[in-house]
Amino acid sequence: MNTKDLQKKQAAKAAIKYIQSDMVVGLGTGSTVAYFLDALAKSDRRIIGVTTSKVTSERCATLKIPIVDIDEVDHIDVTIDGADEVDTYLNGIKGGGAALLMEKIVAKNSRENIWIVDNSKVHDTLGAFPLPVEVIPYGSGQLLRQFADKGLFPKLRRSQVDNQPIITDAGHYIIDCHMTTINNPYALAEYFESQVGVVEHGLFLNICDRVIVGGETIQIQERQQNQMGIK
Ligand SMILES: O=C(CO)[C@H](O)[C@H](O)COP(=O)(O)O
Repeated sequence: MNTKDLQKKQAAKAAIKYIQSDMVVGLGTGSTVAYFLDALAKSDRRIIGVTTSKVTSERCATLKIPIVDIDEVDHIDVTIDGADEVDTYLNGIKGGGAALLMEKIVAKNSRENIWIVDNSKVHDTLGAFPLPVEVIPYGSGQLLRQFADKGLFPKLRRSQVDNQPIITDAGHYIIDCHMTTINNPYALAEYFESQVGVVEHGLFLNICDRVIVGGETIQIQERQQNQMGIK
């Protein structure tokens, strides 16, 4: 196992201590969450899961972790998810696995959000990871032009198998914006939120409460309420 995978697994295992039996637990998407699901299935915690993608639902079925639809619960106690990038303010980029829409819906309905990451995901400023933006297929070519005019270096995400656009679980496209640095994530989030045809963007701001970073020593960072992360 390489260092990144080892750290993902360490972070995933460390997250189990935040889970108690009978909790309603939001279950994110990605390889780190897959390690968390394995650890959860082996643990003595008996939870009810709310998933964020078909792939996570399928893994829960295999591992016999019970899940319900998000609309069947009146609250979610805690959500455990991965991230593509996280900054010192615990703002982050998500959507590398094309699940950002459901991940954000579940996160926004959770009392607490915990991210589990390997050390390579932690940066001072966001932007090293291309920012995913989920869009309606109709008119997506126009959005690509507008994003390019704004200097966001957009690229439609395509399948490596057949070069066709990736379709999300909700039937949308993903445009990845290759900016390298995002100086003001709040202004950028507002821009995307004002564009017709944009369903959701991968900037998760003021959402994460705690990040667990895998490593020889597990690091746990908690969000400071009064820091926004505008550079
Ligand atoms: O946002 C996500 C999926 O949409 C994932 O949480 C993110 O891509 C991290 O994935 P991994 O744990 O495989 O590195």
